[in-house]
Amino acid sequence: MSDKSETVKGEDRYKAGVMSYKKMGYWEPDYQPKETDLIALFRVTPQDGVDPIEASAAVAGESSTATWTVVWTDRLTASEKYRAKCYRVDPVPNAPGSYFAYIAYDLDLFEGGSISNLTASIIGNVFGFKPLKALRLEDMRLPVAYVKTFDGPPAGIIVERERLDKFGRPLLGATVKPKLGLSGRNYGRVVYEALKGGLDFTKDDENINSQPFMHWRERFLYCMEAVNKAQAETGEIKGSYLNITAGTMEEMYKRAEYAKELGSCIVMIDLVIGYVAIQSISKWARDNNMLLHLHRAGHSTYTRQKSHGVSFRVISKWMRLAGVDHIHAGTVVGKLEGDPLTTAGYYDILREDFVPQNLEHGVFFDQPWASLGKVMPVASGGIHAGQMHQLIHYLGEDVVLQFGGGTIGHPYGIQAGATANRVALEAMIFARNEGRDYLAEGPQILKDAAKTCTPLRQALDTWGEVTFDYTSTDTPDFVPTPTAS
Ligand SMILES: O=C(COP(=O)(O)O)[C@H](O)[C@H](O)COP(=O)(O)O
Ligand SMILES: [Mg+2]
Repeated sequence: MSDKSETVKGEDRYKAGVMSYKKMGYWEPDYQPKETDLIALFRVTPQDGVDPIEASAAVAGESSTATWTVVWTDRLTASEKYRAKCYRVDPVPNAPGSYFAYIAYDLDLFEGGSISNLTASIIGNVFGFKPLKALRLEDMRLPVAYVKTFDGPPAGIIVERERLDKFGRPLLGATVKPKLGLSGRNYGRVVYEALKGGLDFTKDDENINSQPFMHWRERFLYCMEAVNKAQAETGEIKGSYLNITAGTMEEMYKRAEYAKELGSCIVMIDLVIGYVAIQSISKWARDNNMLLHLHRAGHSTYTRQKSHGVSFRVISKWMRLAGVDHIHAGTVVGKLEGDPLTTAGYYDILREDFVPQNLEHGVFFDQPWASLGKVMPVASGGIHAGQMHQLIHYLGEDVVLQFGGGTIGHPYGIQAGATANRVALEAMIFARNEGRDYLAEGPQILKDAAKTCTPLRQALDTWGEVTFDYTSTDTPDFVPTPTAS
């Protein structure tokens, strides 16, 4: 696309009145981003007739220093430095009318250690801008200097495994069902059965907080009784993510303190509590040696559609900075959105120390994490034991596999459901470690294991054929080029 700067220089730049964003200096095709710059990649869909470069320059302008008209007060600042610079605009493959705009921001535009400050600029106003039909934040390159202003996960994958004393296999969890309505005592029974049967964790659902049928203290007490009993009986460390999401920070701290007092190793929050609350609780978790689980409740309202919103790969980066130990990141095979390649990109962002550019996974930039802790992705939503080979193939080893319905809906009870999942997992890891092609042989490996494990046979009989085969919405734009035969 056009590669000429149109920036007006000298006195004319500051004449009062409206001037295009390009002319104001927000389009600088010769600009070489500095190592310390933050780079955002937007998918820009301009209104019909709007020049894509002007639209992209407008995004750069309105997400940094500009307003709709020239203001003379720019001259009181180092405005050339503070202006974000759009330096590249490419048409999106196979999407006429949409463009990838690369925008560089100087590090000084952002307060260290604050996702709120970052997002107030980058996604503050621009998504409602009239000349655009739609806008999506696809990816972001965070400079090391910026990454170093955050503490990251309170524990991280390595420390979590050490605390739990569990290595060499994915962790197993279950979301208690039904989501709403159980009394504290019945809730505790579900937790006990699931942990005793072989799971490592149970989990409060996103919408379970403190309702008339079960106040939070009741839930915490019965859950911890169940955790302690299951630990004593199995000799393993167990946990139950106690959801401390509440109406105010004060109340969340109160619930977190009580979880700690009862000896819980983990607490949980929902993404909908907001960035400030997440960062505050992360700090509390770090100070109190508590693991922090994040349910991404609400994210699909803005992450799923390709034309508008914020990609979950960006949310993953923000949450690694903000500091959570677990984050829901998709299952590929389950009931909720999760393209295999796109999901692989999220998992890399959460788990690797250096994430190279990988367009086929939707990852646009190299991202060094400078030894920031790693976040354990959580695969949850419509998964069952019959998919174990696929889950390990797509998601790897550092992941929590969470079967809610796929534990609690077992025809012979919750403990049987948990045992089926644990045996399926161990059989598959054993096959993998023996060097077998466990993806191809997966169904047979499960059938063989089921010969000596009735709960697994019952699980496979019940759900073995259940699949969720739908077209993905959020897919990468760059598909692998077929190799010539
Ligand atoms: O309750 C569940 C899953 O229950 P079940 O295991 O019974 O389907 C979780 O809220 C979803 O997994 C969230 O989705 P995501 O993990 O994609 O954010
Ligand atoms: Mg749920």
